[in-house]
Amino acid sequence: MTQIAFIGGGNMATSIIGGLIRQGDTKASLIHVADPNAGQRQALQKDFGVQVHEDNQEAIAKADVVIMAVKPQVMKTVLETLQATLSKRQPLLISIAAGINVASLQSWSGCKAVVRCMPNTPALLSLGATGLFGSKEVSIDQRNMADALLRAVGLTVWVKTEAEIDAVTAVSGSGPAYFFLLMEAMIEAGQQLGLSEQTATKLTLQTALGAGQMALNSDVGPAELRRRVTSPGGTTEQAIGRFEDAGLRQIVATALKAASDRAAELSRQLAD
Ligand SMILES: NC(=O)C1=CN([C@@H]2O[C@H](COP(=O)(O)OP(=O)(O)OC[C@H]3O[C@@H](n4cnc5c(N)ncnc54)[C@H](OP(=O)(O)O)[C@@H]3O)[C@@H](O)[C@H]2O)C=CC1
Ligand SMILES: O=C(O)[C@@H]1CCC=N1
Repeated sequence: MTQIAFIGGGNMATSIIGGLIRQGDTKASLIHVADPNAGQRQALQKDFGVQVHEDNQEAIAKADVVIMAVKPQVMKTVLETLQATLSKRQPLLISIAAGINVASLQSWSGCKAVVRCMPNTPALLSLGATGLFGSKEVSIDQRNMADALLRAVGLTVWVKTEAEIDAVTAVSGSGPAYFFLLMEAMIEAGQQLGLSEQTATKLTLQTALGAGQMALNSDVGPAELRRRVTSPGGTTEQAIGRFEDAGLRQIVATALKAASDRAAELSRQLAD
């Protein structure tokens, strides 16, 4: 039975743990989570029945897989305190941190088999999207193990170069926030047009769900689906025209480039 340790039990770890438990293949008793925050530990234990620890060493004691889910800025310190145990036991180390490269993870932890991945928060509903990249020491079995873990919470995509993980971070890691921002803006605009907040919210969220499902299930791409909504001389054409006039595509490109650059900058700043 594979024992899994999470170091850091915050937002993203909670999403993945929630997805794993919901999916049902991973027993809660095999999941150990370490977090310094007592309230966070209590919530994880109550919601998912996982084993919780204040001490990171305790959490990794028997782990076959260690998932590092702390903020990038504390990763080095946390791994260095665990280095003696990790380098001796050589579990598969999976990091979900933005902008921490495989070489740093290997050097700080002493682990050779390292998977750097970038999930996103819809993992909580098993609707996540994760990009993964592994060190050359990752065995086929370990790769399959990492893939199965993240696949339990959604789609997995392995990328060929580590640099692509920064692009994955910009597209899908941070991506849910962009859609939430658009939802916020549509709800506000709907209210300005006279809808109640409740009605604007219900209509916006259901439309987001419907559009996402249609795009996923359709045999044509988003551009064609958009054209099918856009009647010549109609209402959508007016709205799309304003988006294009305001340079929405360029805004999106600039925003994603800034996210990707920040991931690369974190790698440089936080590397040895
Ligand atoms: N949020 C997201 O959408 C995504 C986040 N990520 C990555 O996931 C990682 C975690 O992000 P997120 O979950 O949002 O952040 P959170 O702050 O919610 O979670 C981090 C957790 O780690 C805890 N922690 C701090 N120090 C230690 C320590 N020494 N040992 C063990 N745990 C510790 C924190 O406790 P305390 O709060 O008390 O400090 C907190 O509960 C980041 O590296 C981020 O780049 C990746 C993809 C998406
Ligand atoms: O904003 C961040 O840095 C993290 C990584 C991707 C999503 N959240």
